[in-house]
Amino acid sequence: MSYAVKEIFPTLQGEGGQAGRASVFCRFAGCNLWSGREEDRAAAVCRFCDTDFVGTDGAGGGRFADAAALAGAILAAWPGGAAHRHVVFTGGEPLLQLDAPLVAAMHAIGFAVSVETNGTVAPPAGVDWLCVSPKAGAPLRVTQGEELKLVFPQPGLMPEAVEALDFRDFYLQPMDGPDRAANTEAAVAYCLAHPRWRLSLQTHKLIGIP
Ligand SMILES: C[S@@+](CC[C@H](N)C(=O)[O-])C[C@H]1O[C@@H](n2cnc3c(N)ncnc32)[C@H](O)[C@@H]1O
Ligand SMILES: Nc1nc2[nH]cc(C(=O)O)c2c(=O)[nH]1
Ligand code: SF4
Ligand SMILES: [Mg+2]
Repeated sequence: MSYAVKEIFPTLQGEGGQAGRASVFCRFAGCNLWSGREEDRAAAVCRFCDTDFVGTDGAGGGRFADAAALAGAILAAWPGGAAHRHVVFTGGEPLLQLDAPLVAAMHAIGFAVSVETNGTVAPPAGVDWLCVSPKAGAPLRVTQGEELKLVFPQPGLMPEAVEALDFRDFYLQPMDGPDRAANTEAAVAYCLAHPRWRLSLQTHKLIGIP
């Protein structure tokens, strides 16, 4: 199948348990929980999104005819050599497009494959690191993976509701926006009182990298 990609860029993973890891980010266009248009935000299921995932006009973005074409573009963006290759598929919602042939194409050229998903769509086989970030009001269909990363606080989705799911680690990520400082303080307090949960900061924003 073909793929619609907003942008492809090298950076360090900023969030969660793999923070600091050199990565190529492949940001797919489109999401099932928000159109991405500001005029639709207030009525969307997911209303706090910090990302522009509309269209294919970003750096390195475009339409890719097949898995080999997209894998080649991701390889071209990898700044290092043959070792430690790592791609993060995100979006928008990457599981609307990521399929087993693309995962296999990445493995064939030596990339470990990580995914950032809202958990509403089942992943293809072969993903090496699955980060699920559930959203209040959206059906959670993916209940296992490497990490669960809950944006906090989310009215209608308390950590208690997801902490028994089958993940290796559980993270609270303060909701960015006008209340980021207060949300960070609340997340710190929650982690101290509930040590199953760890704090995930969006470190790329703190240091000004993509
Ligand atoms: C832009 S989303 C794309 C992947 C997928 N659609 C998802 O929601 O997981 C990437 C990550 O950013 C998180 N995120 C989005 N908006 C945020 C915000 N305002 N503050 C903190 N994290 C946010 C998401 O929860 C997710 O973990
Ligand atoms: N550096 C960096 N780390 C990230 N981790 C998850 C991101 C995302 O938007 O999915 C992201 C991002 O946009 N940049
Ligand atoms: S599900 Fe992810 S990409 Fe979609 S609107 Fe929410 S945070 Fe943004
Ligand atoms: Mg981001």
